[in-house]
Amino acid sequence: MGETLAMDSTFIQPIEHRPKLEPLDSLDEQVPTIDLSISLSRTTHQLVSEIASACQNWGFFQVINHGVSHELLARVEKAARLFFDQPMEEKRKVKRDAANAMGFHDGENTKNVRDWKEVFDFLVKDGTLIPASHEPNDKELRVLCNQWPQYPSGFRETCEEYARELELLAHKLLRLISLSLGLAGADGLKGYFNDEQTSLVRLNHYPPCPSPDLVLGVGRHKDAGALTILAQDGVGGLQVKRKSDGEWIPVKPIPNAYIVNIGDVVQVWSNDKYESVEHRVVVNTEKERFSFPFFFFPAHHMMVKPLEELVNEQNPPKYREYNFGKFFASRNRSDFQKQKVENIQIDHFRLPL
Ligand SMILES: O=C(O)CCC(=O)C(=O)O
Ligand SMILES: [Fe+2]
Repeated sequence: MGETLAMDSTFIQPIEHRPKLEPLDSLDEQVPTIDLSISLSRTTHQLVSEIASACQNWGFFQVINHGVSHELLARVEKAARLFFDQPMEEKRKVKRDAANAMGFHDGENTKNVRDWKEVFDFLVKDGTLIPASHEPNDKELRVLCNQWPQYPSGFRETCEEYARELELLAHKLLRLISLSLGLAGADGLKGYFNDEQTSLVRLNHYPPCPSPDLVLGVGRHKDAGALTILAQDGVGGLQVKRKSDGEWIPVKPIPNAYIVNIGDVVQVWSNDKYESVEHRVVVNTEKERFSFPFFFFPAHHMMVKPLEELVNEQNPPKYREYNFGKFFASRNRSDFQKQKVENIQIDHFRLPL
């Protein structure tokens, strides 16, 4: 295996956030699995109602028969394995820095504790614009560009093909979620994800860890975008905070399924009908793990607020509007340097009752 992380105190979680590493109880409740195929015996109406209950009860679900090629996913996994298996010196050639947030990175913090992982990020639309800083009055934009490694060969083509396929699945899910919210037009939200969308794909590599009881692969967090669509390998480690009691529930690997979760943008659009749910990743001493999230993010200039169609006198808006690009920029800032404050949350925009 290539050179990876070395344990030190920056990875250590505060006691209250350390994982319990009990064996997985096979009778444990699971996030729902939804079959996206439509047939004579299974109508769109039935599918939409399954989506509605999964979004309300869990904020997470798995999908099968989603239309993404299994062969393509296998190619992405192989490319990721070969890339991360290289010496650090090679990976650093496409290292992310303050000027370019895309590429390889192994120093990400979630809530000020370092994650036990290495990542490779790329944009769905290369050359995406984002605000240069999180400062509200700074109107400057900067261009984010992808950087691609020389090795393994075909890495870039595989990644680009994957992004295109996942974008199609994201639109399919966005339509289903729109219908499940009772929006009049299934395509009403499509315009937020135009050619200026800030969506990105991340390749996550979680190396085996000598102290999985003290660290997390990704600390507890909520995803900032509209939806996240994640492929995980067979190792397992993702845990979701169950809404009913706050218990951490492992998401069982299902070969070729995708895990879908509601992000902060859909929580705000739906005026809290659907919530963005906390999740985290535990690691283990034996096996490295790979996962590939597709983060479906609006264009930087889009303003996010509860949808007009979903608010009325009985259900007044719970949030004031915010700019997606500035939210994104504030979140990303905390990845580069340890912040003394917790990073930005949609609660900052919550209106008093
Ligand atoms: O690796 C996983 O299972 C989840 C990763 C995750 O939550 C994230 O990157 O936002
Ligand atoms: Fe996440």
